[in-house]
Amino acid sequence: MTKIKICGIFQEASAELLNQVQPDMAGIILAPGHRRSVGIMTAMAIRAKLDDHIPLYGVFDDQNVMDILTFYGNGLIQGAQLQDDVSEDAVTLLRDKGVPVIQTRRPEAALRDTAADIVQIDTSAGTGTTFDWQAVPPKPLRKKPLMLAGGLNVDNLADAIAQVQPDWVDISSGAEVDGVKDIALMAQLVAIAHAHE
Ligand SMILES: O=C(O)c1ccccc1N[C@@H]1O[C@H](COP(=O)(O)O)[C@@H](O)[C@H]1O
Repeated sequence: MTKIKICGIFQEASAELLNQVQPDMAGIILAPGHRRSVGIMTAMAIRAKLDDHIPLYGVFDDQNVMDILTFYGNGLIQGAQLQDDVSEDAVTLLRDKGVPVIQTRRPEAALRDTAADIVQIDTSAGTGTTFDWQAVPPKPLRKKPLMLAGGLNVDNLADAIAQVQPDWVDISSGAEVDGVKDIALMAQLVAIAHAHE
């Protein structure tokens, strides 16, 4: 089974849809200024609606470690997704405080050492764009679980999993119709991911 994260949840109603389709992880954009960014009140409402066993990860643009620790400590998020340029010190500090971390990397930097728990390979940042999956290092070379992201959708997800053999896939745009999370697409995406060995 390939695990699946559905990211960019920005409406309370979408949390109820996630409970119906049961992804392995959900994500909210706590970095400001993006189309799917959420404020604290919406984030709290999403966490309250989402099934307890589905971890909610916050996506951050910079290393506001104190904010991340506060959000983690009060149960708003169960992990942090950090961008490529975040310092290794920040990642290490968060890990030392017990915060699970996903570190986003471009494909060419996939093998760089990191204290993160999961390395996410993405060039899209929520824009729905794919990259050349052949640039992802083959499984035997990887030191950390790999999360594939960027332009994944119901038409290419099975091929992507077969080619890259990721531990996780992460999808935002491909789970939306007219910019809003869609139950039928999310159900298909979860079924495709979970069907793979
Ligand atoms: O989703 C966003 O709006 C976003 C904003 C800023 C940083 C990351 C963001 N999303 C991440 O990008 C991947 C891939 O997105 P897509 O499927 O290509 O739309 C998404 O899963 C998030 O982890």
